[in-house]
Amino acid sequence: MIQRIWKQLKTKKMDHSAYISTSKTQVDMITSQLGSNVPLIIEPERRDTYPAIALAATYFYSKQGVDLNEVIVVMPVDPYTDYQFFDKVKELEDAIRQSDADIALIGVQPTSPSEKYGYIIPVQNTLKTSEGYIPVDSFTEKPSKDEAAKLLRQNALWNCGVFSFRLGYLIQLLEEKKLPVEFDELVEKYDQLPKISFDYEVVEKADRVVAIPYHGTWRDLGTWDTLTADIQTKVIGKGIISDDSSNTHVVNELDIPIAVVGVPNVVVAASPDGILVSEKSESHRVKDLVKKIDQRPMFEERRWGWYRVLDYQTRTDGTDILTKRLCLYAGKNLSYQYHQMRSEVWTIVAGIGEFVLNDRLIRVKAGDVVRIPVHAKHAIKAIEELEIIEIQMGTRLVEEDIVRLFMSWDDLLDSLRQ
Ligand SMILES: O=P(O)(O)OC[C@H]1O[C@@H](O)[C@@H](O)[C@@H](O)[C@@H]1O
Repeated sequence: MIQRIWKQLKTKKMDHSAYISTSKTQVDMITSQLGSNVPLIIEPERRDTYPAIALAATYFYSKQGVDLNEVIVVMPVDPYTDYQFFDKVKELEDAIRQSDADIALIGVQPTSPSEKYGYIIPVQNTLKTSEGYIPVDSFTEKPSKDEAAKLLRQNALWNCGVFSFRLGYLIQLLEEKKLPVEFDELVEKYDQLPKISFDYEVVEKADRVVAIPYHGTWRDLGTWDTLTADIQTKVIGKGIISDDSSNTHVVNELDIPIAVVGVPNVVVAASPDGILVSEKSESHRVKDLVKKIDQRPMFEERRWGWYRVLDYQTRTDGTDILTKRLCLYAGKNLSYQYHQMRSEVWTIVAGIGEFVLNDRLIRVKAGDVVRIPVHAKHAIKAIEELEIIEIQMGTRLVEEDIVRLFMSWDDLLDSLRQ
């Protein structure tokens, strides 16, 4: 999804002024998908779109020195659109300047009275101006089918979460709320910001809002229902669906097969992090339901490759044991680091690498086993792609128990020479 959007921005020559705003936990995944040259604005933790956009605004203002009169456009990374959509995005700046509105957004021409989207309701009896925007009266979030049908008769548009505003508008709002407008200060106070969407906190309270109608392809791939509508094959990964399970999809990232018998209109999505079974039209409810689940990540894409947790157990004496499979791509390295609460044993199952333990460098290859005591400094670099089975033992086995000394292999080698 993110690769597709970035490619579209590049084709439309919009990437040179684009930044990706993301939480700390997704940085490695984005770097592995888009490379390390894409500029990121990193939230210290995941909250909601209002805090994230506010933080991005302070970044432009205090770190980049962007003029308060500049127009900023915000868009999510999960819509499925064609290139014309980006032409509309480019028109937002003119819409702000000509209308002098606080916010300009894109309104998608609905194709059905969907209950899944938010609606933008235009001021009645106003025609689109020659500049192409219409004044907005109000918003309605996820109406019932009947309400949605009524809204369509009022020429309502779907709100696709693409907003624009002058930088100064948001900075002034932050000042009015006595929030810091310096990026570093807002990072410090980030955990105090309300977990609220930009729509609720800013757009719906704005005095003057205009929308540019868009008539082309747009689908929100943010729910399983809409995502599977764009997947051609019914089964991805290992699985089988009986003939009478019509309109059912299986997306299976696990190594065991999934069989679905006599259950139409469902999506079964299985990954190392969990298994979802949902009636398709209800799949948007999963976001609220999983908020109650607190589990460590079981699979992560990292800047050096990926890992998957194979087993996690707590012994009766309180020791935790976690087994991971790691893959390091050729040329990549783990940071030079140590752990405070765990020891590790690595069995190299494939590839060749260079391994450093407490400042001593050795070559390692498939079949070798290395032991890393608590507090021992260690790192590894893949000369050829490496696969490692790692067993961690300790009192608290969390990803955060890492003290990183060097990220780059060259810096580590320099320190060994000194
Ligand atoms: O700090 P980076 O380079 O991301 O390395 C992180 C990795 O370090 C290793 O020593 C192990 O503890 C892995 O379980 C961990 O995922």
